[in-house]
Formats: sequence, C-alpha cells, structure tokens
Amino acid sequence: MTIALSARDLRLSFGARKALDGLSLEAESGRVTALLGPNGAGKTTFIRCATALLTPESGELSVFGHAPGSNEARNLVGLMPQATGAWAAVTPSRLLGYLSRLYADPQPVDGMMALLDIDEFAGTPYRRLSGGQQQAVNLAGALIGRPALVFLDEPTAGLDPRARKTTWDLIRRVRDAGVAVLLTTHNMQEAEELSDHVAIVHKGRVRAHGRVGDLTRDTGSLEEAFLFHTEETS
Ligand SMILES: Nc1ncnc2c1ncn2[C@@H]1O[C@H](COP(=O)(O)OP(=O)(O)OP(=O)(O)O)[C@@H](O)[C@H]1O
Repeated sequence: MTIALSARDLRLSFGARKALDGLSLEAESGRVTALLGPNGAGKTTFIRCATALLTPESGELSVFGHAPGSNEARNLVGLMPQATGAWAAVTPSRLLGYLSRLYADPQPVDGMMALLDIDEFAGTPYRRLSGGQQQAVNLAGALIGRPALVFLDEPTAGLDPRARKTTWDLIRRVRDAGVAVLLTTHNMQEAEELSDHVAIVHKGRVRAHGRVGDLTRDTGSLEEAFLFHTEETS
C-alpha cells in the first residue's frame, strides 16, 4: 500500500469562515477516494491546498512524502478543476499540446483526444464549448502528464450518460494502472460505483470515512450516511 496523499489537521479560514477545520485524510495509490460533502464543505479548498493553489494556515500535507508545490510533487500530480475560465480563447488541441510539452513522458495528445471524443471539437475555442465538452478537455488536461495522483473536482457534473460512462471507464483504467484518484462528487451512485474509499466532509472536517460497505452498514444507503454525517448541528 502506497500513501499518495496525506493530510493531517489542516486548517484554513477565509475571514470568519473556517473552510478547513482540522481536515485529515489519506489517499492510496491504485484506489479511488471519493470526497462527499455539502456545498461549501471545504472539498475544493482541500484540493487547492493539495495542489499548492492555496496554503493551509496549519497542519501537515504531503504528496508522496513531498510538500505540495515542490518540483517533486508537481511532476506527480494532475488536476481537473471545476472551472477553467483562463483557457477561454484556446482550442483543445493547442491547449493539450501545450500541456503535454510540460511533461517528460506525456500521453499522446491524439490518443487522449480520441478517447474522450475531443477530436470533434479540437479546433473550437474553449469558451465556445458546451459544459460537458469543457469537462472532457479538463479531464484530458489532468491526465495528459501521466500523474501518479490525480484530483478530479466533480468530473462528471453536467455530463450526459454516455460521456459519464466514458469518464467512469477512464477513471477505472487510470486507477487500475496504479494511480491514486481523488474525486469529489454529489452523485451518490457515482461514489458507490467508482470508489474504493469514501470520506464524508462537513464544515471543513472529515466526519466519516471507509469503504462504501462500512459507511452504509448502519444507514442502509450512502445517501442516508451522507445525510446522517452532515446534519447541520453536527
Ligand atoms: N477564496 C475564497 N474566499 C472566501 N471564501 C472562500 C474562498 N474559497 C472558498 N471559500 C469559502 O470556503 C468554504 C468552502 O468552500 P469550497 O469551495 O471548498 O466548498 P466545496 O465543498 O468544494 O463546495 P461545492 O460542493 O459547492 O463545490 C465556502 O464557505 C466558501 O464560500
């Protein structure tokens, strides 16, 4: 078992709002770890800390033993963010070509575009793409550098059933190749289908974690477990 990501007691506030309030979590190689939690629970903030876009005020965070943002960590990590407005005028083929050149051993761009049906709109500026097409480009960008740890922030939000299946199949393949996948989702079926490990986050902290079977033993379903562990008062 290889621990790809280790977080201990992370804290980060925005003004009076505690976005991370003692969050601890581990993610292993060759496993899909799903972060579930209500809107505003701190999931994206955590991903931003793990990818060095934000710095926690306190706590310990490491990526394969390296500090996030170090050269060692950067080369090992891929990120599919929720939104990437900065790429507005760039076409998918140029963007993925550019990203692939940042890595020593990238995936072939053509193969990645074919896999995710991006070739159909490879020459269209990113801002003109549909939400689902943008998602496909974001996913390709996260995987193009063959990361050992990849963060997928709501990878299937807004996707049609076929695109969702393509994404699920790809996530499984990546996981089976030994990559540590950490994803966020509001889709309980997705978490049940894909994840080896689930962490339920509420108010900046992991309230429960384990395999789906562990979490549903008392409550019956993942949705019930989610509701139980994210009660407003808890
Ligand atoms: N840059 C920021 N400035 C101020 N507040 C922020 C900032 N980033 C996040 N927050 C606040 O931190 C809290 C956690 O936000 P975060 O985006 O991490 O939630 P989330 O769990 O990813 O939610 P969602 O499921 O809606 O994507 C929210 O209350 C949010 O308003």
